[in-house]
This record gives sequence, structure tokens and C-alpha cells, in this order.
Amino acid sequence: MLSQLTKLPANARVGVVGGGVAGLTFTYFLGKLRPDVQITLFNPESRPGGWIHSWHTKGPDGRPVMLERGPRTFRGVSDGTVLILDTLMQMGHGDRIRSVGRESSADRKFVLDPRDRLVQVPNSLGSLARFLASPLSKGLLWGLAGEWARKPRKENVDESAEALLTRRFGSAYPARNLFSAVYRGIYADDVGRLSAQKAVGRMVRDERAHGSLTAAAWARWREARGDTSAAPELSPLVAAYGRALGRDPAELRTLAHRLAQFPMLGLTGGLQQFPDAFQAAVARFPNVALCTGTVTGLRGGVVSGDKQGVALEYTDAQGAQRSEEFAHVRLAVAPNRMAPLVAGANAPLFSKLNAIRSNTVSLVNMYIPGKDIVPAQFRGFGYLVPESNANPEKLLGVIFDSVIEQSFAPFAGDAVGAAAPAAAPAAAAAGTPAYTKLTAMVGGSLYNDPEGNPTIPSEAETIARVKRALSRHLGASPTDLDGAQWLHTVARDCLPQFVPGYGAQAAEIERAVLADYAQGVSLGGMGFARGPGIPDVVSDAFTDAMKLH
Ligand SMILES: Cc1cc2nc3c(=O)[nH]c(=O)nc-3n(C[C@H](O)[C@H](O)[C@H](O)COP(=O)(O)OP(=O)(O)OC[C@H]3O[C@@H](n4cnc5c(N)ncnc54)[C@H](O)[C@@H]3O)c2cc1C
Ligand SMILES: C=Cc1c2[nH]c(c1C)Cc1[nH]c(c(CCC(=O)O)c1C)Cc1[nH]c(c(C)c1CCC(=O)O)Cc1[nH]c(c(C)c1C=C)C2
Repeated sequence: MLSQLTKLPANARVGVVGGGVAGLTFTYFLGKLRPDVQITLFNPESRPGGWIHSWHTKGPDGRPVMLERGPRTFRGVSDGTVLILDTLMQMGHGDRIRSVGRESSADRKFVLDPRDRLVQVPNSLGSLARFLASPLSKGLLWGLAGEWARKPRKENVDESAEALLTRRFGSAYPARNLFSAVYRGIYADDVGRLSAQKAVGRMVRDERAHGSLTAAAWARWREARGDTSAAPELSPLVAAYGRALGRDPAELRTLAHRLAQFPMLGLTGGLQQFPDAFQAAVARFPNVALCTGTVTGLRGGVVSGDKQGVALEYTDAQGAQRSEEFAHVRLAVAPNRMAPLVAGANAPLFSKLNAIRSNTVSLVNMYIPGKDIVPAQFRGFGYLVPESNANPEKLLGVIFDSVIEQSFAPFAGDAVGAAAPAAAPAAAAAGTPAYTKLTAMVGGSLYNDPEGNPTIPSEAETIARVKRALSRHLGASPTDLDGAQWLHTVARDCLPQFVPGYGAQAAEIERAVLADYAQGVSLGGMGFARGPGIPDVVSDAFTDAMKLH
């Protein structure tokens, strides 16, 4: 997110590298805002969506089944979510949106305790009592009781999330138990190697502003008590979206307010529908061209007539090497994919981008038609494995896709702000034959040696590990596990390592890009958005499209 980006010249040519949701939504917003600008979107394959990949196949019973090989939900409270869902509704896909309410089983999350028992993350008095009785709560109550009295840190430099949590709670137990699990479920990384500013930025700001997290929570509670407004004002970003795209602010306010009630949103038929819909939309824009091709190089300082430009070299779908010039290039790929593009022509920028390491996750989908093997007491979103568990399988967590799918409720019907089926029961549960669908995520930082280099086990070994883990954690039988359908995906370098100091590193890269290419290049995607989630990269895409328009 380069704050200095300025308006593109009339009829400029723009190249967008990457057809994941960051590149697609950037193309969509800029294409709408600037009909004079000619945009070419490059993606190596015709399927859009990057890590979002809903895979349609046949189950062991020969019937169709969809397995998510990446994300399946995104959070409700986020500007990016408002933009995604409002746009999907404008495109006529509102009926595909599904919500998970706070009362739904799919909003229950579990953490594995050191003795391999699943304990629910508290969301009620009962679950709080059970959590406090488990070894996972060690150090939590005592840590919270004295938190307000612990002195704030004076230095204004980044530290690890673990260091901050350990200082605030007075021991490492809360970080190693609950928090390490939660951050594995977002970053696939170790709480001791994650930037506090990136992973727990709000805690950093709270400590600085209020001296302690407890004081900040108290101040926030008092403020909320005095605020009686039913529907808060639109955020500046959503308000800007409304103005730029001619959307009714009242409708957007209603939508944002409703979305904030849902911890999770999804799409019936799979999350792939989101990038598919955006790709279909931009393919109809007269000012957008889709190019199936892999960009291999970027060169700045190209002069064409009286204009400075940037050249993109790429291999097209037929394997031919090509080059095209653009007034502006948007890189919407992960930092490790940006690095090789500048390797030949900009060695200093290459080394800065190359210094950002990424984590690799093995995703293992399992499907059993005709039988639900998730024990009733553990029906929820899934479970995460904290550092305090010995975890010989290097499991990060398991998502119960069948529970999520069965908990999905229609979001709004066709109309924005239509009466909410807020507490709708599991939509599919009644009359649907039982089945189990789950996704195990293995590895991440657990695959890495101290230098950050991963050792990735084979497919057979990974599936064997997941089977061992599921039989220990859920009591799954060998017959069920051996009869199941398994799908293995190595998501190589799929999440940047947000190490302490990452924010400064990313800002330094953006400064270098601005200095080297003037307005010629901008950076998007997970590495340069506020967070790694889908809504974050979409907010970032809109923000930069607005600056350029
Ligand atoms: C396992 C996993 C689970 C996740 N779960 C969630 C979740 O539950 N909720 C959530 O909100 N987020 C989740 N995320 C994060 C989410 O996937 C990302 O926020 C999102 O996919 C980022 O989109 P993107 O467009 O920036 O990048 P990508 O999805 O990486 O897309 C980049 C695209 O660029 C293409 N590309 C790469 N190099 C080139 C090149 N040289 N030339 C042309 N094209 C190129 C790639 O092929 C790809 O299509 C998850 C991520 C992972 C890995
Ligand atoms: C076990 C590994 C992973 C699981 N999901 C991810 C990994 C690496 C990746 C991921 N999950 C989320 C995001 C987006 C974050 C955001 O800022 O929007 C990413 C990149 C969402 C998420 N998943 C879990 C939580 C607590 C969150 C944050 C917001 C939310 O509540 O939706 C929990 C969780 N993730 C995984 C499991 C098994 C799990 C809980 C049981 C898998």
C-alpha cells in the first residue's frame, strides 16, 4: 500500500501480475473507476483465485463432491468483506452467500491440550469453566489479574508476539497454550517468530495508549456503554467505495452492520465462486484483457515516445517469450514471487524481497460419504494444536468442513438488508445424509530448520501422519480412515513469515519501489496488505486503485 501513488495519465496501459483475489479485485476496481485505462491481467492458468481453489471431483461412492484446497471462509467484520459481498450482490450472486452465526456449531473452535484432549475456546460461561479447568488455562487467570499493574514497554521497536504476551501475562504459558494455537491457525507460524505489530497490533497499540491491555479493555467497554447508535457510521474506506461506485450509503451501512454479526462468511458451492465471478465480470469489461501467461521479468526506465514505462516479460500459454510496456504495473503476487521478477534488473530490490521467507503448508482433505466421524461434542469449525502439545505429526490444525457446510445459512436472500435469517439453523442438516469432510493442515513453521528451510514429507507420509493424529484426537477408526478419500496438496511458500520488524522491512521495500520506478510499480497481495486474510488484500486493492484513478 503505497501512500504516494497518484493518478494515472489518460489512456494509460496497466499490467496486473497475478490473478488471485488481490489482482482480480484491483483489476475490477480500477477497470470500473477508469474506463479509459487499458488493463492486462496476467495469470499462469485460466483458473483464477490463487490459493482459493474449490476442487470438484467424485467421492468414493461416485457422487460429486467439492473439496476446498485453500480457504473456505472469511471474516464478517472487515471493510474488505463489505466490498466483496456488495460487489457479488451487484453482480447478481447474493443468493450464493452463506453465513455462520455466533450461535452456530461452526463458530466453536477447539484447542488440543498437552494430553491430546480437545478443549473448546471459551464462548460461554460453561465453556469458560471447562477451559479454566484444563491445563491450557495455566497462567491465564493469574496473568490477567496482575496485567494492569505490569509496566508498559518503553521501546518503540517491534518484538515477537510471544515476547509481548509473556510480558503482559507475566509468564510464557498463555502464549504457548491458547495464543500459539490461534496464530498457527492464521499464519502457520510460531508465536515466538511472529511480529507483535503484525499479529497482535491492537495489543501493541493498547499497551502504548493505555499502559495495559486491561486498562484498554476497560476504556473500550465504557465507551461502548455510552454509544447507543444502532448502525455506526461507514468506515472511510467503505464510504469511499460507495461514492466512487455510486452505491447507496444507507444500503452499505445496513450491509456492514449485518456482516459484523457474522464471524464467518462463505459461498455455497465453494469459495472459488468469488474469483470466478470477478474474472467473468472483468472479462466483459471493454478495457480489460486477460492473458494466460507467467510473468518472468520486470524492467523499469523503459522510454516509449515521451513517456517513461515499465516492461513486463512473460511466457504466454503457447510457451512463447513476449514483452509488453505499461505506464504502471501492479504486482499482486507474494513477495517471494516478486523477487525473481526483478532479479535481473534490480539487484538491491531483489535482495530485499528475497529476504522475506515464506511458510509451506501441507493440506490434506479427507472425505467419507455416508458417515459422520466428528464426535458430537466436538462439532465446530475445527481444532488447533498449540506449542504445548508434543505433536509428533507436526499438525497445525484440522477444519471440520462438513460441520461448516451444514451450518451455513443463507445470508440475505436477493436484497441487501433483507430481514436477516440470523439464527437460521443448519441449512443442510435436515434430510441430508451424514458425511465427513475435513481438512488437516500440517507443517508451516514446524517444517522449518533454524535457518527457515523446510523439509516437506512425502504425500504417503503426510497422510499417514494425519491418520495417526485423527485416530488419537477424535478416536477415528482405521476402517473409516482407510476407506476415506484423501487429497494431498503442498501449498509451497503460501504464507509470508511475518517476523519481528516485518513492517519496517515492507515499508523499506515500498520506498525502494517508489524511488526506482516512480509511479511505475505498486505492490499488493498478502505481503503488503494490512493482514494475510482475503478481506485484507481486497481492501488494499481498492485503496490503491482509488489512488491511481
Ligand atoms: C492454507 C491457507 C488457508 C487460508 N485460509 C484463509 C481463510 O480461512 N480466510 C482468509 O481470509 N484467508 C485465508 N488465507 C489467505 C488467502 O488465501 C489470501 O489472503 C489470498 O489468497 C491472497 O490472495 P492474493 O491474490 O494476494 O494471492 P494468491 O492467492 O497467492 O494469488 C496470486 C496469483 O498470482 C499468480 N502468479 C504468481 N506468480 C505469477 C507470475 N510470475 N506471473 C503471473 N501470475 C503469477 C498465482 O498463480 C496466483 O494465481 C489462507 C491461505 C492459505 C495458504
Ligand atoms: C491450521 C492452519 C491454518 C488454518 N487456517 C489458516 C492456517 C494457516 C490460514 C488462515 N485462517 C484464517 C486466515 C485469515 C485471517 C484474517 O485475518 O482474516 C488465514 C490466512 C482465518 C482464521 N482461522 C482461524 C482463526 C481464529 C482465524 C481468524 C479469524 C476467524 O475467526 O475467522 C481458526 C482456524 N484456522 C484453521 C483452523 C483449524 C482453525 C480453528 C479451529 C486452519
